[in-house]
Amino acid sequence: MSDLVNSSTKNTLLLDVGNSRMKYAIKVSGAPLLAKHCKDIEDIPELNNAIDKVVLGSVKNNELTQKTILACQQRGIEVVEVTTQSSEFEICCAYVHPENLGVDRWLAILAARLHTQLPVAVIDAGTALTCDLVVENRHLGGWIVPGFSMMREAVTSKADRVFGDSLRPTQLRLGTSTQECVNMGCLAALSGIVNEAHRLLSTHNQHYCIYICGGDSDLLASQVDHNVIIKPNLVLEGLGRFA
Ligand SMILES: Nc1ncnc2c1ncn2[C@@H]1O[C@H](COP(=O)(O)OP(=O)(O)OP(=O)(O)O)[C@@H](O)[C@H]1O
Ligand SMILES: CC(C)(CO)[C@@H](O)C(=O)NCCC(=O)O
Ligand SMILES: [K+]
Repeated sequence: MSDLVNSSTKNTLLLDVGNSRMKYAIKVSGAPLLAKHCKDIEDIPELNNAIDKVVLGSVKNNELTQKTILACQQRGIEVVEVTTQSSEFEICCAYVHPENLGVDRWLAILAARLHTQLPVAVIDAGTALTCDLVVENRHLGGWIVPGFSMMREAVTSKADRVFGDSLRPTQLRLGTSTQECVNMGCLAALSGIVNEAHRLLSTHNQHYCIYICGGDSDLLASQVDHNVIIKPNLVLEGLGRFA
């Protein structure tokens, strides 16, 4: 636990329940978030003493979400579950059915607006990779594609002679073996999303930002330039707006 966390007064835990793992941080006003990962709510030791409120967003099914909420309530902790709305903090969601937009995407959008008022693409490179565009407080829409691991798994499991490894490329180049062609190909596909975001945003304004978050954001680090910034904790920061 961070030294800044005071265990005599109670604290708020921000909890992002993702498809492959949970991310959490204790909200300390004025301090940057110190994010940790875990598999299950029971793996969060802080839950047993320093926390009196949990603000969570979940993209998992109802059963796992309810189990997580119940584990908090059984400890006497107040739970606030954030869900996607048609508009929040004056930002409008592009979906006709906003409840279908993953709350992780919505939270990352809400957090991005704390950092910039420029047109922005919010890319979350997780189990799936998503890209959402926000211009002048309007969410314009986005893209969903398989994330790096899912994409590699798809091509190696569905094509008989295509095999892979577990390496993570650091720089995009051409592959000269099957495994390398798979790794570089998946990276090229995801880089294509970043490039398309550049292209679309530049039609709105000469100045814009692209923010990248999620467990695979390091893979896209070679795409980083003056417009592209890795912001690892956007989803948790979005939850912080509800704490
Ligand atoms: N220790 C780790 N455990 C799980 N995934 C990891 C780990 N380190 C890096 N990753 C990468 O992070 C990706 C998952 O990212 P993240 O934790 O942001 O996803 P998630 O929140 O579970 O999924 P999503 O954001 O799609 O809901 C995996 O595809 C994997 O490639
Ligand atoms: C796309 C993911 C899996 C990304 O984590 C998540 O945001 C989700 O489950 N979304 C629901 C579908 C949608 O956003 O339209
Ligand atoms: K997810």
